[in-house]
Amino acid sequence: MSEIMLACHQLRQDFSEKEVLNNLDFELHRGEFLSIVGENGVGKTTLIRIILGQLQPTHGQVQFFPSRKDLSIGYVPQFRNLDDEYPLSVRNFVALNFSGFHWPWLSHQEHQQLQRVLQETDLEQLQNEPMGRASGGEKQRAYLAQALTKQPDLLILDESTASLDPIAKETLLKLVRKLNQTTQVTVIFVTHDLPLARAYSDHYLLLQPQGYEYGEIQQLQVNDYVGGEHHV
Ligand SMILES: Nc1ncnc2c1ncn2[C@@H]1O[C@H](COP(=O)(O)OP(=O)(O)OP(=O)(O)O)[C@@H](O)[C@H]1O
Repeated sequence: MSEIMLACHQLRQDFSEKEVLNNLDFELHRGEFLSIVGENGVGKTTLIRIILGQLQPTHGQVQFFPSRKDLSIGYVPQFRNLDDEYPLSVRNFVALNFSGFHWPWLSHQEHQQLQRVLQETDLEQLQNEPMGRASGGEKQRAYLAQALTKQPDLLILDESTASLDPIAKETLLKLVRKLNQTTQVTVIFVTHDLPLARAYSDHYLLLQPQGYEYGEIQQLQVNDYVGGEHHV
């Protein structure tokens, strides 16, 4: 097994009305593709916020190897549509993730990096089209491309395929899996879509109201999961 990228030790989060994560212990290895699943409200987003350092857990800790400051994390949010009249081209939208201060003047290195991520996300042909007119799947690939501009070691897809049509979901996940296999970027995919998780992940972390399960993706049983939008 490859080296550990992060380890969660005895994580628990208490909110006024609720306790989530139930002393969660798990390790994420470099190059792994992990799906985090579980019904609404079990703490998936809370866990991601803790990993991103936005939330200090009530109990336990996340340890990064070699350290958090040596780790670049890319984040792809849930799909949100943009106005049809959104003025930026796909290319300039992706470029927003470079140092905003100098935009639109990119360094030579940033230009090369931008071309690379547009190619990796199959957006090269569309780069001069207005972002507002792109399809849902193309827009979401542009969000993925933004996250890739920072050459992340860890890519977090936070329900990024929700509200995409089945073909766009598959296209996005195929791309991410290909990147995972070719560049060894580690992936955390938060989803309610079990068939998609099964098709593309190595491991799963199932959060439940009273506990959790971690295992190889083939071991994920649909009966274990009482979820919102899942389908098989
Ligand atoms: N800042 C907060 N203050 C109080 N309660 C919170 C806060 N953040 C989350 N919660 C509660 O903690 C629980 C877990 O929330 P979280 O968003 O992590 O769940 P989730 O598994 O991501 O759900 P979903 O699948 O609906 O996105 C929920 O009951 C939520 O209302």
